[in-house]
Amino acid sequence: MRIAVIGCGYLGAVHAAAMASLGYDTVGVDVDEAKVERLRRGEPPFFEPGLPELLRAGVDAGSLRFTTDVAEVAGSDVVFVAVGTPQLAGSDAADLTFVDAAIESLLPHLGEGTVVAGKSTVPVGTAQRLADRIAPTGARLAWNPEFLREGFAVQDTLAPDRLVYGVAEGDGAAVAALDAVYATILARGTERLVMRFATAELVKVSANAFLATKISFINAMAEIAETVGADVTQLADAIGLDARIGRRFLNAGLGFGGGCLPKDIRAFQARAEELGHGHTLGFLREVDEINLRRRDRMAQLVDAELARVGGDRVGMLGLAFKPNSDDVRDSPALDVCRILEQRGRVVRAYDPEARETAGRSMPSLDIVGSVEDAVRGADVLALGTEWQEFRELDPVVVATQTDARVVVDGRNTLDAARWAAAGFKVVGLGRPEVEAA
Ligand SMILES: NC(=O)c1ccc[n+]([C@@H]2O[C@H](COP(=O)([O-])OP(=O)(O)OC[C@H]3O[C@@H](n4cnc5c(N)ncnc54)[C@H](O)[C@@H]3O)[C@@H](O)[C@H]2O)c1
Ligand SMILES: O=c1ccn([C@@H]2O[C@H](COP(=O)(O)OP(=O)(O)O[C@H]3O[C@H](CO)[C@@H](O)[C@H](O)[C@H]3O)[C@@H](O)[C@H]2O)c(=O)[nH]1
Repeated sequence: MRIAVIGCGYLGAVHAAAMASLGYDTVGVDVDEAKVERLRRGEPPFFEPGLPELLRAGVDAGSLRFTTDVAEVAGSDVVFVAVGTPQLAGSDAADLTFVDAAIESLLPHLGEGTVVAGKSTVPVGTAQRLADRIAPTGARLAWNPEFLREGFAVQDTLAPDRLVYGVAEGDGAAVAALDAVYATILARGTERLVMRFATAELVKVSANAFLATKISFINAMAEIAETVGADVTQLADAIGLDARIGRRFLNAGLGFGGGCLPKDIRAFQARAEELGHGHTLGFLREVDEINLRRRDRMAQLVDAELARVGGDRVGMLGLAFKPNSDDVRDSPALDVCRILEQRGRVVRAYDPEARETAGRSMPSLDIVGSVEDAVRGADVLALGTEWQEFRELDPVVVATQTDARVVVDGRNTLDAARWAAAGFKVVGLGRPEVEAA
């Protein structure tokens, strides 16, 4: 089977490498020449655990190629579309320019029997419009939304919770083509659900809306906990033991960021408004606002500690929107740095993988190469991303590297008792402060 993947970013590069690992002759197409050049050498253009090995294996075996020439998709059995759908500038809606351009560029190379499978996250109604656009070529469209998490992208692609196929009514050929692509994964018992285009599009955005709502729910509890002196972490542990609620995605702190949840809930709300359902999804505005307020709250807590100790230098640990990723799109940690800089504070930051991406996004930020360099000279320490490296820090050692005696833990992830025993005051989000022992 021949597979093409259009768009080789965080989603598409992993998908292409995964397809090659399943034994298919795979070509990845991207308009970004520099990205394609790196991928051709078997080098991932971003940090993702497990991807370097998968890419190298495919490239070395000759089953995985990358190109900027879309004509190379000709003859593919299935063409996956994985281009970006970012937030439109000046609006909450999704920018479909890249999806539309990708489909237009494909048209001359599609033929009878080819299945174009959309993976990008799109507003409901997009798939039908694109199906109508490609119909004259004889190709058929399926919508096959992707649920991978960055940091677990390889594992989630090869062993997903479920596969969702949106197809035109009665399009058995599209279902058969996707079943053939995913045969190895389906053989392991993975659930596969076939539905209309509109349902498949809604499954994707509603899943992200639900996850975002769960996080903002617990962060709303954190706001209340801060006022009454309760501990949101204990609260999450207690309600999470109810299997109907579940403990996952109840970690209070700086909230959600990244290239998906923030822009997806905004685009969903914008689409609902177009459909006359603005009120129905009005709560997503609250979800967004609660989420963004956490960034201000963290900056406020850092500021208050700086004022208390009479300093202005912050040692920031973590810049990526989550651990095991170098992605800083809509990163809460990076936003906290921006707010602190706007307030005239001096931030020196370290992240194990996001140095380059954060440097491009915020050139003014002083980004250093180690924890030791970030904490040296700091008056207050702050944690923005819960990397394992930070969780494993020995506070007794950190105490010898810095004059700071307070840490603001934006992810409620440090062992507060240990840090307090080493002489640090620990300030969390939604938890009572723990004074230094
Ligand atoms: N990142 C994730 O974890 C993830 C997970 C599930 C779904 N998604 C969705 O997948 C889509 C892609 O997300 P991403 O994070 O990979 O974005 P990204 O920005 O990392 O990658 C998009 C890629 O598409 C390329 N591109 C743009 N126009 C093109 C064209 N006409 N032809 C070929 N290539 C083109 C860009 O150069 C870029 O490399 C989005 O809709 C996103 O919401 C992302
Ligand atoms: O309890 C939690 C869990 C997560 N987060 C934050 O939420 C954000 C998103 O985390 P996560 O969902 O793990 O990462 P993504 O890689 O953005 O994945 C989401 O977005 C993808 C793109 O649509 C989907 O495919 C995934 O299923 C969906 O989980 C990150 O900033 C996390 O720090 C919290 O604040 N608290």
